[in-house]
Amino acid sequence: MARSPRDYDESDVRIRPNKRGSRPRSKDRPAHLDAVPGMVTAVDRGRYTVLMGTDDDERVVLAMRARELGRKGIVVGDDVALVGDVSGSPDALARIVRVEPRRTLLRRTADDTDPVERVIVANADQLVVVSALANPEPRPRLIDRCLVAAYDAGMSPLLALTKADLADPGPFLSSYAPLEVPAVVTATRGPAGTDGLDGLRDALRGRVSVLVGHSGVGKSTLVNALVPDAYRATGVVNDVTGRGRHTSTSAVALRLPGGDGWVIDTPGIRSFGLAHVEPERIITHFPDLEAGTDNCPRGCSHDEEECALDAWVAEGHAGPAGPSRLESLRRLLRARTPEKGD
Ligand SMILES: Nc1nc2c(ncn2[C@@H]2O[C@H](COP(=O)(O)OP(=O)(O)OP(=O)(O)O)[C@@H](O)[C@H]2O)c(=O)[nH]1
Ligand SMILES: [Zn+2]
Repeated sequence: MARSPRDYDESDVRIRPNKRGSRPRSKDRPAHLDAVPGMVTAVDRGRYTVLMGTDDDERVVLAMRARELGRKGIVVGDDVALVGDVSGSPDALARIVRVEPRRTLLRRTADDTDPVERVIVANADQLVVVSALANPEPRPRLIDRCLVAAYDAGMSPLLALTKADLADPGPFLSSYAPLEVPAVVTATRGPAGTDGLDGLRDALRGRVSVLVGHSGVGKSTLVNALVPDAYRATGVVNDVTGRGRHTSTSAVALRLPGGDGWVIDTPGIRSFGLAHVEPERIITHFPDLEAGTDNCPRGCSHDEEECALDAWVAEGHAGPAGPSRLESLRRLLRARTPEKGD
């Protein structure tokens, strides 16, 4: 029978030896001191899937949050400390008593004025912006927003351009070249030897990478190619076609074969709200445009007549994507100052 959270209290805490060999907890010793470490790989309705242990000892443990955590959010990628039944047996439920300090935090908001932040993932170091070259067409505004989110989160961006069998990646690549964002091109339906997956694997090696993209760009296809038994391993349901699908509305962390890095799959997005990014900082997240602000008047909002960016972009300094990038920048600035309207 499944146990309810109520079944657990301080007296139920059983301590497993960890690598350093933990001592049994005495009555006055707080639970968090004897807790063992793990990483959150999935979140579903208040239940957290946590990977614990190393090598032979590795196991997946289901956990709930401990009351003492209060309202603190726990997201995929979080390093946590657990107490309770960390055996990983089917009916076991451990408790997360601590969330370790995060190295990075990828956030978005529903729209640009929404004060409610959705934390997508913690501790990832690379944001892979997945965009199809065709069907659906690339959405530069969304891509630009994802890039801003990556820079703001302190993550390095990577463009993954899919469906190269349907459209020549050349024009897109050259228009984005001034940004100096690394890009990989894939074609999982192309002729043999042209799928580009090795390039993607190289770019993912040894890193924790979050994949984001609009629905239909081929993200699941990539994840399934990179981690063939991913969804089986995480207990996520495969449909009859064998195509991995997770029905949850949150992210899932999957280890790359060989243990050399992680990919974190996220549900398809339609927008990427940036209400959490300070308007003054937005320009610093457009590295291809920032140099053009040297001649701006003091305190320029970069969305006013005197702004030097228009002339600079018109002179071609930001390359072929310059006008579109400037438009992205201005849209973002306007969205963050709603009184100006858009
Ligand atoms: N021609 C072509 N089709 C592809 C390629 N990659 C994926 N597709 C197809 O594009 C469609 C969408 O692919 P998915 O992998 O489900 O896309 P997704 O981004 O995960 O979409 P959501 O699950 O809605 O977020 C499917 O029909 C795939 O077979 C590709 O490289 N070339
Ligand atoms: Zn300006």
